[in-house]
Amino acid sequence: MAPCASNQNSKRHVSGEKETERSVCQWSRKRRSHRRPMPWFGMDIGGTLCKLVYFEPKDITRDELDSEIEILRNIRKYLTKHSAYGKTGHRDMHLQLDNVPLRGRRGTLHFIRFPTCEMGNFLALAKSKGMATLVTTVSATGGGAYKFENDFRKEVNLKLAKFDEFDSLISGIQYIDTHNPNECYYWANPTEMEKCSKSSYDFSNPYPFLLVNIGSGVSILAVYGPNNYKRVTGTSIGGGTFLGLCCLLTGCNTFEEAIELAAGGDNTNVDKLVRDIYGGDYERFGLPGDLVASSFSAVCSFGQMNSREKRSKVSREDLARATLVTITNNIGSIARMCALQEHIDRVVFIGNFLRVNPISMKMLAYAMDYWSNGTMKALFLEHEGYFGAVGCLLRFNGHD
Ligand SMILES: Nc1ncnc2c1ncn2[C@@H]1O[C@H](COP(=O)(O)OP(=O)(O)O)[C@@H](O)[C@H]1O
Ligand SMILES: CC(C)(COP(=O)(O)O)[C@@H](O)C(=O)NCCC(=O)O
Repeated sequence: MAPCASNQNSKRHVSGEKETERSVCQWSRKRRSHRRPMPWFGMDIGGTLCKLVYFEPKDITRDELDSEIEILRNIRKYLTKHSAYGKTGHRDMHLQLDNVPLRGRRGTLHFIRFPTCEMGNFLALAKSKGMATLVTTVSATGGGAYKFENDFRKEVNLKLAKFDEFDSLISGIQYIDTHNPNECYYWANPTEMEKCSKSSYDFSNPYPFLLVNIGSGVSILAVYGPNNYKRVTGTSIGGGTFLGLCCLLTGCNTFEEAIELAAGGDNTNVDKLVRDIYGGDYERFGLPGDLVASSFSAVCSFGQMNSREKRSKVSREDLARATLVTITNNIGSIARMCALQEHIDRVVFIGNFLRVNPISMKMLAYAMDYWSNGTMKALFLEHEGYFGAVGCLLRFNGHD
């Protein structure tokens, strides 16, 4: 965790720019499509993954189609016909949003991701598709919008219009939730694993909410209104930590593999539980016996004759599960304390750490519910890692 939230962090942020003070709806109304040439992209270049959102216009007139230059048509075809790009790019087809309005146009939003470390290959591919011959600007957010700005200009002749990642996250959430009725959900009956199931949540009155973005690291924002939020705190122990530790401990190579291993493992072979220390519950302070008392410590009780034997029985699956449980519990605990401090009872968890990861979502749902005696609710959003990219796509007015 950051040693101390800086003044900048703890000050409530109200954007000074006139344009960013307006709501997303006003944004879409005021912008005229002709002011910004196609193609329309929004990019969130994060510490681990680059998220690319592409708007495919579906209301193209005959005249427009006839005058559309070939490169533009080919880019559109290439992006929309494939679901894999090179070795590491993926289009999340299940997230595609059809018939959505954007800056006076109607079309489909496509959601594409690739590892940020592949940026060199991405730029080479973009160049090979003719992007360098289009004089255009791409909206970008995330740390990589700054880090890679020169590479974009040099390699593909693209200017980046840079937007703040948290401003973008919040407007992206607002827009997607408005246009996708099934965006927000929660896990019903989180304290009973057999009954725990995904249920739709009406998030049309969202404020205030706590936003926990679990990316490479974790940022926690208290959001009071469309343009009124503050960054409460953050922690460096996030999705990147899970993946890094899991790879080191189990020899796995991908996030998907790490999650699959964790699904087949048992963290109680690795962690020390309250009952391992108390012989049962620690009733006075409400700590149940099956609560993890100390992560990873069942295998390293120095002095205990059997610790070596215990270690030899631990599987890769157990290690992956214990890593997932440790990181998730830590994030849940910090999120809960922030929610208490801010007097907010709805906690929205987003970020690609939650991708294909129901174990962590259910744990977070359980933790919020159990430790708040049912007064706090954990919420989740289907487009978990893509809000920054959507938000910056919405914010670009075509003049930067
Ligand atoms: N295909 C993937 N490759 C790498 N990490 C992934 C993948 N899918 C999910 N993740 C998880 O998502 C995290 C990155 O989340 P993301 O929200 O994209 O953050 P960032 O903006 O920092 O890249 C990784 O640290 C990892 O835990
Ligand atoms: C620096 C970041 C905002 C970058 O975002 P990310 O690429 O991790 O999504 C994030 O990693 C973060 O908030 N880290 C925690 C820093 C801290 O408060 O300790």
